Amino acid sequence: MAVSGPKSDAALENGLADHQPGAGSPDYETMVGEGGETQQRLQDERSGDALTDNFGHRIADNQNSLKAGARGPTLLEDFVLREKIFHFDHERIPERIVHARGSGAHGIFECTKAIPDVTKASIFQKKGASCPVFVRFSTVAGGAGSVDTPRDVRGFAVKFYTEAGNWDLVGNNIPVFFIQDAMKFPDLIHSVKMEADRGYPQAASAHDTFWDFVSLMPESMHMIMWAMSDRAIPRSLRMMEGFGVHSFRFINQDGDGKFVKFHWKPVLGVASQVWDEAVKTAGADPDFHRRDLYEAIASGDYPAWDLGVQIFDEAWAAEQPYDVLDATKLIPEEDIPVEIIGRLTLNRNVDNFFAETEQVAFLPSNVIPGIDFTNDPLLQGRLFSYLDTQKSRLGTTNFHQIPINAPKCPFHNMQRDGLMQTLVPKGRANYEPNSLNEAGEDSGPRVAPETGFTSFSDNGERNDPTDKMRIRAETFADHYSQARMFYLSQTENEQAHIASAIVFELSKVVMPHVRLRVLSRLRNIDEDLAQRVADGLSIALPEKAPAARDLVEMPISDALSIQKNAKDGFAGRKVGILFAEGSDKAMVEKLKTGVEKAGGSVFLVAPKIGPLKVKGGTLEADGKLDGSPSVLFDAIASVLMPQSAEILSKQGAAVQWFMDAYGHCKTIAHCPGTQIILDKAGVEKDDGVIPNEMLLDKGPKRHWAREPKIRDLA
Ligand code: HEM
Repeated sequence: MAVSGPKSDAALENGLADHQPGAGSPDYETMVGEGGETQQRLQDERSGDALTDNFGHRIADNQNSLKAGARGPTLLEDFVLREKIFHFDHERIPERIVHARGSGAHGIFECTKAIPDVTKASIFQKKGASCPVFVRFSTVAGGAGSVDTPRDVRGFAVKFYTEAGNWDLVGNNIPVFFIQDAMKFPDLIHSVKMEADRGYPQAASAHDTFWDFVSLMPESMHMIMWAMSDRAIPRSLRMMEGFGVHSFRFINQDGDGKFVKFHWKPVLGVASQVWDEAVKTAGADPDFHRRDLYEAIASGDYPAWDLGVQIFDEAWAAEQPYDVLDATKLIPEEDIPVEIIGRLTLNRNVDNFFAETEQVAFLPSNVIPGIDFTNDPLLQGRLFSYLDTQKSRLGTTNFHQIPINAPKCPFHNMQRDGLMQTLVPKGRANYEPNSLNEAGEDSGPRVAPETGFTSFSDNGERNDPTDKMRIRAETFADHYSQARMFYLSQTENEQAHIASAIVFELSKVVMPHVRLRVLSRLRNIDEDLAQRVADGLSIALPEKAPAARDLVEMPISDALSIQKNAKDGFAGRKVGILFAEGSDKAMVEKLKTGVEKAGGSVFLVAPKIGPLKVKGGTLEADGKLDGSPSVLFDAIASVLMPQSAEILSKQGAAVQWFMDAYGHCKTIAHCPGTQIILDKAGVEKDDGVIPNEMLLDKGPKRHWAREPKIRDLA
């Protein structure tokens, strides 16, 4: 027999299931040892779940190492201690070179519209067809222990376990990328990660080397517009779009190819934080996004995205003022509408973060028949990089056998051995061709020319594969038209956020010539934007940078703005309600029930965490005021008696609670008693500062009209 892959879980098939930690909760008694240490011992050693070492030997004492006398030296023969420390010493593996910090979840993908005319991919043949998926969201620049809310691109990687093998759609929450050719990826990442000599800043693009590099790379200007926009500070992983970025290829039964761009559209809509809020959230809850995702799934509020596709052919592509093989360009939805063909629902948290989220290995080269690559030179480089890096990170070419990476369909081949081989291939057929069957032996698997993967031939299209050259196609040379389209498609408020973000980042850049070079590039995108940034830094505008191509004025695309497409309503939103001693319990409960009925969640905040006496009984908070700042909520409400409000008005945490919510343009619902704190916090009446009774009508939306009054945006 050749190697036979696990149907579901390799560990289970190898009989490890009975030895999984946490298999049962045994009855135990708690005792105190000689040295006062806690000893938890099985009550019934014959039937209980006994603690063992990794080779199955039962352990009698998990508190004390073996010593020569009670106060004597520890003995080398203590194999229990040695194994435990040895395993611990080697628990860490290299973190991902990029996208090190991530959060994952299991789910299901269902085809909602069959498209057999354009692709033979098995998952798109029948409406209702489904397959399990694993998704990992990530930040790019920070290390695994960094925070969730820096200004950064977010990874959006989906592994579909289809019946035709794994398909990995390894995308981002931004539809374009910084560079056009894989040759530049190591330089890009070196420049954005912490600087080589000093080891900082962590998880931040606001520093010299990043801006030095991108300002020398005019092709990155479109992506810079996105990275400086609110897209790079998402409110929640559940409220981000996802994009495959590259043009891929769909192939149908007849072998005809069409281009395809993949989109994920969140059912909750797209929403972002404001910069000051994101910075404060990093301190208040470094796991803000991870926790939000985990809690939503744990409570049955399953996040969902629609899978959309833009399908087009070579003739259409040839007419566009940009090259569809250029990953710094998007295709406006107004030109090729996004057609929805499926739904992804995340419905199960991981059981073990390391085994699943950390060990999952995505490979853009994992495609199934019906889906193929294009000549996008960035994609082509990625096809090599991910397979290569997994060997370095997971340590073995057998990383595909780790349960989270193994396909759920059978896999058979003649590959053998290697570090950590956990399968036990039988027989002699580890080569092909062979005729072992003629001697009555199993001769192993053979190729399937009809249903097997065949690559689409690009011949006859706009490239000439016969000439080898290191060259960037002329059709990649327009670096500014789409950057301008993106900027002009934003609302006034969103444009101000972009300008302010660039001012902030450049204020952290200490090399003056880099700031000037960025400004000279911005002039090619929009003169007004360049002037705003120059004014924000108080420097004179330099000359415009030369551009390789004349600008093509592209129509505004409303689909590119978050604010123009914002979803109102409470679904997926969290409301913080502040109460204190003496508060009206009925009012708190009315607000809570109303928000929950409307699909939102509520977090009760009070100065103390234990039960407080309130009008109508007692009430317990979910969080203490100084540990639950308002950045953690989408809207706030307060139910306070004047006496409590007066006491709180003298406390920084309470005043800051309202000041931040106001500054972050959130809805503030309050009772008359709260007025004294609102005055202290400088909260002025406006459309979003309302009596508690209006909270359900107004909802948790942001009140952007407030922003120019409270913040000096660039
Ligand atoms: C030539 C360009 C690129 C190269 C060489 C590259 C390389 C890498 C590498 C080495 C990793 C770490 C993988 C691991 O250790 O598991 C990674 C992760 C990732 N990359 Fe790229 N990348 C490139 C461009 C892109 C682009 C354009 C996108 C988006 C379309 C992207 C999305 C991701 C995502 C989402 C992850 C995280 C996967 C996970 O969650 O485990 N990368 N990339």
